[in-house]
Amino acid sequence: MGSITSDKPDPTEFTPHLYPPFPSDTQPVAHLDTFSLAQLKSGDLAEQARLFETCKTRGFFYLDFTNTPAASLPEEAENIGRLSEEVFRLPMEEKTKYTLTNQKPNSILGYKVAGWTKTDAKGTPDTAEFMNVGKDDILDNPTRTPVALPELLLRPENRSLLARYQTTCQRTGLDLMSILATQMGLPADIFEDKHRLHQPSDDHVRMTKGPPRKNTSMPEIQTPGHTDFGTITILFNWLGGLQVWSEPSRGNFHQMFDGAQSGTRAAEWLWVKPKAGHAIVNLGDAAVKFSGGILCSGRHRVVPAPGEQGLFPRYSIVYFVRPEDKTVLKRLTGGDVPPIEEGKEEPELTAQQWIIQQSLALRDGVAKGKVEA
Ligand SMILES: O=C(O)CCC(=O)C(=O)O
Ligand SMILES: [Fe+2]
Repeated sequence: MGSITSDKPDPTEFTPHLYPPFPSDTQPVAHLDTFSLAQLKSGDLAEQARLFETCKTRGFFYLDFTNTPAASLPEEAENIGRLSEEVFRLPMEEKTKYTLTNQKPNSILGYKVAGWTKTDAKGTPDTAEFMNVGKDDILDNPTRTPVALPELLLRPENRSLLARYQTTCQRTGLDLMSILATQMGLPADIFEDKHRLHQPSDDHVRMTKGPPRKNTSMPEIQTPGHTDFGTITILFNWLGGLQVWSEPSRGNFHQMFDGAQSGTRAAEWLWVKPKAGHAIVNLGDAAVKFSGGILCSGRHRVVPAPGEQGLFPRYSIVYFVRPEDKTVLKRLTGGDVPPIEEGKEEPELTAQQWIIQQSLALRDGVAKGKVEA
């Protein structure tokens, strides 16, 4: 039904104010630390050290943006959530005009139909739809290879919402990386020239939608287990369904399957409870590589939300801060970053090559990628 003042359909699915709470009997739940961006940026050394500890041991945390230039991000994420409902409601013929692989060779930008990704060796398809909206297209960066976007996203009010959101998330991600750089004894600005806003990169806002739970026993996999490919990710979700692997990853990038063991017998999937007004922030593979494994990335996956929450379709809005396409992904020199062992060599892959390799491996459910960490 249209409203009187706008031709937008009323939202019917993305309704965070109507969701039941995360069920209190759902176990096991991950304990994630919470940080205030304002406190971190005020130069509170104890908080900065606590952030570093979290990023060395788990690589996932909640972030509060109150009293910072990013204070409106939670509200803007909801606005993008509403917009994503409209995007996913477009007819399939329209959405598939923007299919990722049709856009530019091996691109992960554009529309991903549910089922494109294989979640296990048997080829079980994933159930989530994505619309990956590249920063370079929204910000009209001159050096990009253009990727077409639905007209809906190019309307001035939507485009400026996305541009504001992308710019703020990218800046916030780099502010956090600057704190981590200092903690590692590196110059505070060491990540800046590898992540320039107006240089081509695979940074994007991902709109995701997964269907309600169909059965209570076996979870349908919305997004299979993975580590994010880039530097740092800022995620908003409103329903449970995100799970983190209890053991963080420090370079074991070729374990792609759900439930794949990374060493310890007791490792398991832990539910991540959404926290109102907070983002969930996690480090990705590039942060692990730049830091020579000091920082870790959390392996995670998405299944339908638990309990009553599982009756709702699940939306999330993700921003991936990624290195510029041409950046070579290898450990930095200096500070506490351990030098490469004598006689060993690190592969000289650019961020662009790495992301293509990893996303194709994830699509195909390839348990052992060809890339060594
Ligand atoms: O939807 C979520 O909560 C997480 C999504 C995610 O991990 C991803 O898109 O990389
Ligand atoms: Fe992810």
